[in-house]
Amino acid sequence: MTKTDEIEIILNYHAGNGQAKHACKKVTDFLDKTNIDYTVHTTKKDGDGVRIAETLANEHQGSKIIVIGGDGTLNQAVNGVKKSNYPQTPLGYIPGGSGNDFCRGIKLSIKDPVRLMEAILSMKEPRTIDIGKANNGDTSRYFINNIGIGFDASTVYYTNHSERKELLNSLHLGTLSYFTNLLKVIKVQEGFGLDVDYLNQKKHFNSAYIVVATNHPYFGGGFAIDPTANPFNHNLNLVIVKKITGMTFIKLLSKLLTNGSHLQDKNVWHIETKHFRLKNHSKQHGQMDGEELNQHEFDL
Ligand SMILES: Nc1ncnc2c1ncn2[C@@H]1O[C@H](COP(=O)(O)OP(=O)(O)OP(=O)(O)O)[C@@H](O)[C@H]1O
Repeated sequence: MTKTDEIEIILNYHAGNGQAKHACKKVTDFLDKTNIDYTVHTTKKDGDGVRIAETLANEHQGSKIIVIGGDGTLNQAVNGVKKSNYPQTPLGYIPGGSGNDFCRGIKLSIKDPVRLMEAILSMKEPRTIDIGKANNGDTSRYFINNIGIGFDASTVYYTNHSERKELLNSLHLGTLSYFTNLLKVIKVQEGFGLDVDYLNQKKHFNSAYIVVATNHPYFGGGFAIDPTANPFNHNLNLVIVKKITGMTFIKLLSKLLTNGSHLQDKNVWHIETKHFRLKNHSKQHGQMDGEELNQHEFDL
């Protein structure tokens, strides 16, 4: 770290119900103590993460850009950098969200924000990590974790709109919040028609239920939907679960929660590749990195 380096922090102080704010305070106290210049750019509303990251990448190439927030804030910062004139700009990340699936997925072992800041400052070269890119019509967006249609996206929808989310997050029970809404979605989510194009092949599902394209194993704050996904192997994994009910679903869920053997279940279809196309035939909820994509007939 030379004296000329500056730190530009993108902070979502709402993330993790205050955890990001708390992490940022620890980091800035450390930077003050060590006489390192920094600026904190707080997001004021949804979408600010994109705008701030794009501006910083365009105007502060000599600085280190660090994101403090949850997966949604990191997603926005990545998309901001990708829109900028310098799409290869590295980002530092200090997790402060409620789910934090990305840091779980890349097996980030350091938890303390100050130790993470020290590690970022001492890195000579950035570490390269895969991200996914989803095209829908003429828009495209990058994702760090996963993109889902149907069941998991409905769970994200109900979790975000649940009155108990903030209470459970404040008790550090974000995963429980997701889990209780998951039980609600089991009652309401129907199967839907889905076409998948991959490796010059086509596959049709009459009744798809869970559809997740994932960069690493986790979604929903720690559920390993695909334990074999690897964010360093330059592939994306696709998991499709057919509509199942009652005990068949409970058995599959218990496999997912215990040993990951759900991937071998006859109701689960799974591939790992670089490109695929997904088209659903009735309006379904979508999610990208835990953020709602609203209901659409997606063609991704
Ligand atoms: N000042 C703000 N007021 C309200 N919402 C904001 C503000 N700044 C950012 N946001 C939005 O907060 C949402 C949640 O952010 P984020 O995903 O980082 O936190 P989280 O949901 O607690 O974490 P995780 O996704 O890891 O569970 C994002 O959609 C982001 O756009």
